[in-house]
Amino acid sequence: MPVVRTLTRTVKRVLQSPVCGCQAVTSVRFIGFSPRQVTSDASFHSVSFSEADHPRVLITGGLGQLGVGLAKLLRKRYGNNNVILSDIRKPPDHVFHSGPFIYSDILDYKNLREIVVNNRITWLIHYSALLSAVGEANVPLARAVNITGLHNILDIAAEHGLRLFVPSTIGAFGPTSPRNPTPDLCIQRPRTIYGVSKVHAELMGEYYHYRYGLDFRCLRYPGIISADSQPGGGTTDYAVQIFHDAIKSGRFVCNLKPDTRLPMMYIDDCLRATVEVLEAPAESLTMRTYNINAMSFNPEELAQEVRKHLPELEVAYDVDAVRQAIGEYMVYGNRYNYWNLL
Ligand SMILES: NC(=O)c1ccc[n+]([C@@H]2O[C@H](COP(=O)([O-])OP(=O)(O)OC[C@H]3O[C@@H](n4cnc5c(N)ncnc54)[C@H](O)[C@@H]3O)[C@@H](O)[C@H]2O)c1
Ligand SMILES: C[C@@H](O)[C@H](N)C(=O)O
Repeated sequence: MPVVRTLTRTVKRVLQSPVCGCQAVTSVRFIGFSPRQVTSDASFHSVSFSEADHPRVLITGGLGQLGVGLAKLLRKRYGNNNVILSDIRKPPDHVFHSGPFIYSDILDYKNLREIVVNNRITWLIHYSALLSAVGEANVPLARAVNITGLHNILDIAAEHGLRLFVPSTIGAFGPTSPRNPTPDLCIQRPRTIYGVSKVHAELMGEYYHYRYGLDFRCLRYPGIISADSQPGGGTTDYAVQIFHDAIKSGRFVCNLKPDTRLPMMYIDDCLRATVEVLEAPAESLTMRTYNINAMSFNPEELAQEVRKHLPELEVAYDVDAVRQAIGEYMVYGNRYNYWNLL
């Protein structure tokens, strides 16, 4: 899977986005993307869809960090009206006016079924979830959304013959997962409700594939770094917040220890990998769930990189015990996996 793997390049890409708008950054033409490191706006290889055979896509939990960007990318490929964003929150104006948006609570099976039937949905991208830190803060809700909600999604997808993409996470590994490198198929004993629910999703999707022929596809995302969308309560959120705080106040308080090394990926690469897996011919998939990788770094290294552009940045550490504990598990599972695999 082609991905950008250097921290340096990622920091430049975030700081050059219109939202961050940092002036101190090298001009884009000096960055030197390789031909395979395209942005999310580019039209990359694989299947091309005519007006007649394009998929009809529903994205659940679409107002989170990843959904709006994915919708934008898919709408360019399949047409604006063929990609419906959904969530239980009220969309901001720019999202509401950019394409179809619909209310959908994944805990409401009948509502979900109605949306799928009325809109002739063929592909379902299931982004609704409570992430690792907010999940630990509300285990009953995380269990409901991440497990009961997933059951609704699986049943709807199987019943209506949908292609189903559900992302998993580095949080689906645990302290006993093998490393150096961590294979796609290995011991997974996470100790968070988020991780447990994602292992459950991986296994249920695989089971539905073999039992009912469900076209289930899954990637284990690392922590995702974006400029124009906010993360929703994960352990890797600091790696987004640091950019905003660096630009706004020049001061950042990190809730992880300076040496907490975690696997990360820039959002464009994550979304492109997602589309490539979604569009891959069924016969090319040898498994239902794959790891994807880009780079690993710790807060201290990220701060040093940001300081190359914003030298005045001050970083303090006020460690959050829950996030630190979750981060340690993600580290154990993945410390060596995400380096130099490309
Ligand atoms: N962002 C990352 O770093 C990352 C990394 C690994 C995996 N993932 C996975 O990717 C997916 C998307 O991540 P994200 O960062 O956009 O998440 P997010 O937390 O930013 O957004 C999740 C969305 O789910 C919605 N939601 C909550 N309860 C719902 C319900 N009952 N019905 C419908 N929607 C509901 C929320 O309103 C929210 O908009 C998630 O499944 C997440 O586990 C994300
Ligand atoms: C890693 C990923 O699943 C999410 N960003 C989290 O930290 O919970």
